[in-house]
Amino acid sequence: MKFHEMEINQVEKALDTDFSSGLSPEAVKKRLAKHGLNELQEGEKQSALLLFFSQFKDFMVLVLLAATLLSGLLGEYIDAVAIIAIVIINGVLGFFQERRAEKSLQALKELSAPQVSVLREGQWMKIPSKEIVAGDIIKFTSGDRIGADVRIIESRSLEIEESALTGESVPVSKHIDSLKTINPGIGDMENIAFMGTMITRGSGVGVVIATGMKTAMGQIADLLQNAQTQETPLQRRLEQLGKILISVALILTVLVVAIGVLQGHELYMMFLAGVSLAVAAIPEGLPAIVTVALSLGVQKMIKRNAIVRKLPAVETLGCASVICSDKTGTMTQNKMTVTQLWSGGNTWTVDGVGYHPQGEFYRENTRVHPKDEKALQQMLIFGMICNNSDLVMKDEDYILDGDPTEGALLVSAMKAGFDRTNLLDEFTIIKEFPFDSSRKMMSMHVKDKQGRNFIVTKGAPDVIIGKSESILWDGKTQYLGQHIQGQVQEAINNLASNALRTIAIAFKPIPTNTVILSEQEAEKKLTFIGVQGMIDPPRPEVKDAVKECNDAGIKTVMITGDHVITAKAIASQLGILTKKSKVLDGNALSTMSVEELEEVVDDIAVFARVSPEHKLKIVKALQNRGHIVAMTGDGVNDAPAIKAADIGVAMGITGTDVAKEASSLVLLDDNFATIKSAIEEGRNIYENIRKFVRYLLASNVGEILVMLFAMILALPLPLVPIQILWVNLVTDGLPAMALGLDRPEEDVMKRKPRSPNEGVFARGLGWKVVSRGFLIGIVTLLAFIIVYDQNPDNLAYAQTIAFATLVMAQLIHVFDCRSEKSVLSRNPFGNQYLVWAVISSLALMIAVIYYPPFQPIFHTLPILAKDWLLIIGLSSIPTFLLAGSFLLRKTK
Ligand SMILES: Nc1ncnc2c1ncn2[C@@H]1O[C@H](COP(=O)(O)OP(=O)(O)OP(=O)(O)O)[C@@H](O)[C@H]1O
Ligand SMILES: [Ca+2]
Repeated sequence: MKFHEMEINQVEKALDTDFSSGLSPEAVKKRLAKHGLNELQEGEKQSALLLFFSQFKDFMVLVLLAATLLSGLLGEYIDAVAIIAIVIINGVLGFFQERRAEKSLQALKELSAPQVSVLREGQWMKIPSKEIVAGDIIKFTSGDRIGADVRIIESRSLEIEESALTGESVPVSKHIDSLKTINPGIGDMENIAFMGTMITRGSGVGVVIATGMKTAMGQIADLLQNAQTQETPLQRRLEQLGKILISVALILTVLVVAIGVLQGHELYMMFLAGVSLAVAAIPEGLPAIVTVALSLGVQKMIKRNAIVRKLPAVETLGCASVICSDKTGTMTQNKMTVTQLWSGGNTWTVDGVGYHPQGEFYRENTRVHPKDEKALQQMLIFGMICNNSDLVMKDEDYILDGDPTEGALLVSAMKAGFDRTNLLDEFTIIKEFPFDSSRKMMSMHVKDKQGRNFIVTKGAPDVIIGKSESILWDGKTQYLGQHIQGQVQEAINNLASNALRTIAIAFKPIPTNTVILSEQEAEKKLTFIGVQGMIDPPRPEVKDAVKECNDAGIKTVMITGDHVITAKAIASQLGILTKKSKVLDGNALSTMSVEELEEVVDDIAVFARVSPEHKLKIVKALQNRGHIVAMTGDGVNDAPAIKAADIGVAMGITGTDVAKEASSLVLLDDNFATIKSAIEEGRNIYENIRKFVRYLLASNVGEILVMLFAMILALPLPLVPIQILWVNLVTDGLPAMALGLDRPEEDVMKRKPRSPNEGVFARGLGWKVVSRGFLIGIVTLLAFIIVYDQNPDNLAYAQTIAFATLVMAQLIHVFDCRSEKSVLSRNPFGNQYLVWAVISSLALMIAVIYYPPFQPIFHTLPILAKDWLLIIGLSSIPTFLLAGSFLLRKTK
């Protein structure tokens, strides 16, 4: 018999498990050993060897190799071999760096891998989805993606969308009964939930019947997603730049060779010149350093509780101009405590802290016994029944398992001495209509001991009041007329203006044995009982984060399902709502078109009483106004907006799998302040990349100019190719890497967000590269000319001096690159990595000049102490010139 044909107790036997306590650790171990981890085999992974060779498929490197081979054919064997050696060493380094970057991305993937609630040894616990085995009992609720194939054993309005398997996007309801159909298709197996499908509504419990490749999903091989590494926009732009540089290099080479040969120079000499130019023009070390800088940045973000799921987001973060954030749990602590209750014209207060179920009730400052207050008692009891949360004792402390809003209602009832287990003895739950953020309420159909049936509803008061036709007032059910409605509204507004979150409780008696099928049927003609108001204190760090964002030109917008007045109160406390900004509520929002919203959206700081569906509209309107939008979310219905936003942000703790999958950033701590930190890191990474692009390219410009000017002046070449290569890959490489680790300038969070269309050379970077490159080229050439003039017979000596001047000029230049302004605006030695990198590069240069075995390879000669005076003098000119001009401009 197949699992779908069995009754659930037969399933329990067949799988040798226990529905009330789950599997034992021993059983899990055995099953894991037998069937393996619950994983789908991934598509082909890039092997290490392939990754190694891919380092050389880089077009830049190919040009280089070809050119060197040719020069080898022309007889310069040492050169050819040395250049190839450098290229290989670079390839090996690139390989290890990329491997590390890949590993850290892999670790990221694991950090954001789905978790499953599983019952083992009588305890519910969260474990990674890959550790579940057949026979495990797992539970799932709306928004989860199912981690294995399971036979359903409990269903509360469970609906599952199976399009990943069947292509059908209409959700299917699931139940626990055995199926009689013979060979049903996947879409008809109404008591099985399949791996990879998604819960759109309700919740349930199931027992795992298949894992890994044995699941229905595992059998459809072509659906398996291959992890794709994505390039960021900047990486793409740099790649294009690389191609342009190569073309320029090739054209220059051809020109130089052609002109030279026409003028009667030796073909070999001209060819050497051409190769030198090509080597000089190409920033060989750049791509690897960019990759490393990005992966280091991603790691820094993890340390600050932000997980980047899509690499391009690292850059986009720095462009964000609006953050749209949920309120509850993201800006507030999501630790709710009922403090005020209202019913039939009476207001009570309750004291006590957190989830500790101890506290007293007061009416107008006099202590009362809740069991003497009929309406209060009614409201507390129903709040406890229409509730799915649990309060569990752990180490002398009360821990909430479930939704904090419901937890607060449990606690308020417990303070009055009610007990959930006793109540559930008195009231049997017949059917549940679960909460959703669009309806903003939930209901239960219950039956009491005497056989009377009720609908018990709780939800947003302003919504419930519209569904009520009567109200409990002075112990009697009265018609809910205009006048009383006004009084109720006033009471709700009163609670809300104290920043309290409000939940109304209502009910209605129904005839015995009626079957209520839909929530529309259940949630009408209700009798309003009262309202419970709960505090949810703001997270202390949010206020500062909002301010920092504001200074950084980033607007914070609160989007909440909560009451307009509650939202206003909290938004003002946090500095989100100011005198200039406005509040818009969900009703107004739903009647507006995106175009109409666009007109006003820039003025709005708070969207209240919105449904998740509205979020997409908000994102679109903001984007049409030219904003780069970060949007947070946690539920299934938030996914479209998260996907549409420039930076989709999902909650790590309360977020559903679906929301996480749609997101590009996951907040491990659900905290608004973490978004700010991620933006800060994002800006910093981008600035650091700009720093070393500036640094490396100035070197290339300098090198090209030295060679070109020398050719124009009919001088011999001041640098040989291997020296240039050594500079580009080694002595420039280390400091460039250190720039990638640089701390941000003080004002990164004081600048306006950058435009996402900004090119590599924006904000004066192009000018900085060219002007500095020009100066470096000139001083290098000067050093060469001065020494070559003194003894024209010793070309290698003059070349060594030029080489040292170039390296020194760059090692001084690197300190300028730490700041967008001037070398003087920051402590030049503030970056330790950089200091060590510069020292290492100096040592390497000295080794190349003075260590005899290196001399023939690098065409160097040991130079004298007095030569260093010339070298240092000349190589520091550019920094002095630029710092001087900066000071001049400043004093003007
Ligand atoms: N479990 C629940 N049962 C009944 N009503 C609820 C429940 N949770 C919330 N509500 C009501 O529905 C309203 C909307 O809740 P929703 O979860 O959509 O947004 P929120 O949590 O208030 O705000 P945010 O969007 O900032 O997280 C709440 O203000 C509350 O009145
Ligand atoms: Ca919410």
